[in-house]
Amino acid sequence: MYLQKDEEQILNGESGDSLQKMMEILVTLGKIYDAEYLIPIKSVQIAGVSYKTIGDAGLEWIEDIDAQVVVPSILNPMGMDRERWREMGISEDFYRKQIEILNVYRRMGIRIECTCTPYYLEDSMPCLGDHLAWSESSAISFANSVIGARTNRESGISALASALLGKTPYYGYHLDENRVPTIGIEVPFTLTGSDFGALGYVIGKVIGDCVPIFEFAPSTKPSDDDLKSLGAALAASGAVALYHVKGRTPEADRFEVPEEKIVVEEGEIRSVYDGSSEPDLVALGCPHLSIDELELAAELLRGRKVKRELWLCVSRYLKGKRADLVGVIESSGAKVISDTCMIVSPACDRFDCIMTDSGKALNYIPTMCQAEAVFGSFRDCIEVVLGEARDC
Ligand SMILES: C[C@@](O)(CCOP(=O)(O)O)CC(=O)O
Ligand code: SF4
Repeated sequence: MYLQKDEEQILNGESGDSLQKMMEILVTLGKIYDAEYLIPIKSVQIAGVSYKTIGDAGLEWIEDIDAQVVVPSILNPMGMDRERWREMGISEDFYRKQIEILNVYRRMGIRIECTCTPYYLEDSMPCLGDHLAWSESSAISFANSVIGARTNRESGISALASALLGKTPYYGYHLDENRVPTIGIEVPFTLTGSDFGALGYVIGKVIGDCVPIFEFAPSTKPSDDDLKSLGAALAASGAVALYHVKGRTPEADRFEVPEEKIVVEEGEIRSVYDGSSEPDLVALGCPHLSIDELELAAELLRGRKVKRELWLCVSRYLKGKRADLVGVIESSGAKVISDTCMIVSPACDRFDCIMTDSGKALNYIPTMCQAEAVFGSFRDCIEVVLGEARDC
């Protein structure tokens, strides 16, 4: 792999042990994946923030790093809301460890907004063709597919190395040839709302890490939120980092639909909604909610009272920006939670059955929260907490 003179010097330890270690990580990755050289990146999103997922070993590893980030860098959700952790049932011990992790990242100059939807933050929205090093799988999928930016599926460690060096090895989804679709997915019936998460959940299991190109029925008109849900589920039940939608996503129309093709049947999508257990928690916002989703929740909850626990996960930034909507939602008894989510917080471990509108959460709840998961549309989820009958 070709390195510039200053990169060689960093690798030789002339800029200190921490940067040397980070350069070793990027060079090792570059060699494994046959990258010719490193390229500059515009921004970084770093996963591996929750004490629940990284533990003491992860904390010790980041604590040893003595360097500052050189490109805008932001964190993935941690294990608790930094203000409402007591109310969430988080222990003092967990709180202290989590704050230690946050402070280590803060000292490196990383923005300690903890969200998997950094693209909703006005100053963190990438552009078509931008090279990034992001590491939360739904954020990666949204950046690659809906925005047309370019990022590999970074680990928390490689993303941190990129944040401290401002570069990433030039391979994988940074290259044109790896962005070409490898399988066609035809969906000849109408999809709306949570159907996109259900589709991602079903198809991800079958296609692994392929690059699918979807052909939807003309009556199907996916919003950005629908595509966010589709990509999140595809990345969770499979390992899809990039997909295209004919006539909809920015790179799709450059490509032909490959000969290898799956035609989805409506029954496959409907069966995702089959669960009938009674949830003791309804959790929305995986990935974190958009303003449109917050608006819908406020409209459905205005003047009503919830009869079960309802959590809505959203970035602290959007929560602050739309305090009016948050006020309406919380007057119903629902909780608008920031910095964390139902998957990376240990607070969800006490529930037996969690209902969600997210294909991604449906995939992770059984293993990450040891709870049963049931799936419903956004509106159904809210109706369930308002005590209305569920049509299972
Ligand atoms: C499940 C996930 O969204 C969150 C947990 O990741 P972490 O704790 O940030 O490493 C990670 C992912 O899908 O990339
Ligand atoms: S809300 Fe979902 S997408 Fe976001 S970090 Fe949690 S599990 Fe990942």
